[in-house]
Amino acid sequence: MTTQRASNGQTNGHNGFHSESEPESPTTDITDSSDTSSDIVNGITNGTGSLKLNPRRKMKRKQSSPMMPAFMVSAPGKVIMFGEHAVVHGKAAIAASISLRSYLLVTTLSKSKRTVTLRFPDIDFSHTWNIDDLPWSTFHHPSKKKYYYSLVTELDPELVACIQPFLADVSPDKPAGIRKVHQNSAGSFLYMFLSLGSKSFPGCQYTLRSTIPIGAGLGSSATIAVCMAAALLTQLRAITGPHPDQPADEARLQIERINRWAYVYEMFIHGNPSGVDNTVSTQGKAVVFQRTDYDKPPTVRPLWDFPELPLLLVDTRVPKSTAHEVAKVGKLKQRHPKLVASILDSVDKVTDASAEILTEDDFDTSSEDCLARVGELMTINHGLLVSLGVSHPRLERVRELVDHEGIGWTKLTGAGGGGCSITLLKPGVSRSKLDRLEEQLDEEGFQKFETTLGGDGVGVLWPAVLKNGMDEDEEGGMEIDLDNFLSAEGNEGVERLVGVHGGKGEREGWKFWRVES
Ligand SMILES: Nc1ncnc2c1ncn2[C@@H]1O[C@H](COP(=O)(O)OP(=O)(O)O)[C@@H](O)[C@H]1O
Ligand SMILES: C[C@@](O)(CCOP(=O)(O)O)CC(=O)O
Repeated sequence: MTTQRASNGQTNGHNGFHSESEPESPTTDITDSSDTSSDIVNGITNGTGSLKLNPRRKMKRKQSSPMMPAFMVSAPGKVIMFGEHAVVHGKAAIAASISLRSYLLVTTLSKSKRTVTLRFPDIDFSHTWNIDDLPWSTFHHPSKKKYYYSLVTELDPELVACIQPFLADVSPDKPAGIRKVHQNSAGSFLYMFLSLGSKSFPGCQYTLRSTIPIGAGLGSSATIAVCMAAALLTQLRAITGPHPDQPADEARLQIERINRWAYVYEMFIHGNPSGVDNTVSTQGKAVVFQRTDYDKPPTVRPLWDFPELPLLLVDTRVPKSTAHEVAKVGKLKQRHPKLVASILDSVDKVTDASAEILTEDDFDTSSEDCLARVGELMTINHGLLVSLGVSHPRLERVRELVDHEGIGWTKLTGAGGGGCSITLLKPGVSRSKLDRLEEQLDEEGFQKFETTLGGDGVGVLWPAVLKNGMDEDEEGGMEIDLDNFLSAEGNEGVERLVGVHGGKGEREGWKFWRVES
């Protein structure tokens, strides 16, 4: 496995992230994961089973830290405006965050409970492991050990193999396809938990709910990856969380750490992700993303002033697999290397041209000419994706309906093969035309999503208490506990209970890293 450290303190021209100068080994005790220390807790050696009290150890014993309060993290989904698939092959892509988000509640158990639980009710998955039984010594062997600042660019097959026994009793009664998804979720979590955590990690539960349609091209898996990475790094105190007057460099460093580990989680789910999804989900807003060398960090150019484009987001409700679509393009490239390379080059040119237009100082979202120039590029990008074989008849049907009404420009977004399309709406389209289109989409079983682009990236609610401008605020706000989080009804219930916007502007409580400058 390759571990790279960025060169000292240099800023990496394009990406807006600070190349970090990291310690050779962690300087804080939080990631000191040598299992020996935890084997001698309270002067009891665990090797012989005999109880020996060692007075020196006893005197040096650290004060036990107070239990962490429950806290939450949240990360946004994304749309890829230009460059999906090409981005896996080293070309640039433009992606923007959307207002649909995932929410993760982290609750710490009492000290005697040595278990870790994943609870993903959206996919009907829950599993608990004994922390002490997990293969810590393999993950923490000096030849394998990774730290919170490591850049991990591939999964270690030996480490992947050593967690397999811990996936064997995951969802044994579910149908094979569902079981596979559950095992994948469990595996990606365990890989990150074992890489970052230690045997002395506190028992805890991770409960996730999301308002993002699953597997629809809106980056749902990346939001989970980002939430998990942010939660674990917060528990380890490897990041402090956003705070007022935080220097932008510090915020960038923390965001970078989250993004690096989210990528590891994504690798487990997808095999060969470009990293664009987790990057835009971590950082928010919009980015031009490119990864030319998989052993190095990508270049990420933030587009802070990404225009508020009038977009219609339509879910075909055809499930797809990102891994499958990516593999399909890979195979096509193998069979027709020159031809596919030239299609990917064309996608790259389209992405370049659109980045130029979208960042023009006088780009005006109410100008038909501005929108048409972007829209035409979307149409071209879609055509190129069709030629790569990743569209689907239902995606083509959305395009047909939109084209028939003549109200905008449509392309698939994400991996394709189903999932979602985006339509850039022409300015001044009549309400009646829009209504007709929406009725037709509804009649044919498509789902329309209202979303805004370019919102905040990963955020933290610490502790899990929100102020809503309601009566309970006088007593310090409303505490989000496991029961009310689990019983919130549907997307609306989740948004109302814990949403970063709560329907009435930003709520008091959620904090976001501010990396702009
Ligand atoms: N709400 C959720 N709860 C639990 N796991 C989820 C959820 N949403 C997505 N996932 C995980 O992400 C996978 C879908 O990822 P992917 O195919 O990349 O779709 P997308 O295009 O939405 O990112 C699911 O199979 C599951 O492992
Ligand atoms: C096809 C691809 O470019 C985007 C996939 O997006 P999604 O998983 O469909 O949300 C793959 C990638 O960038 O890793």
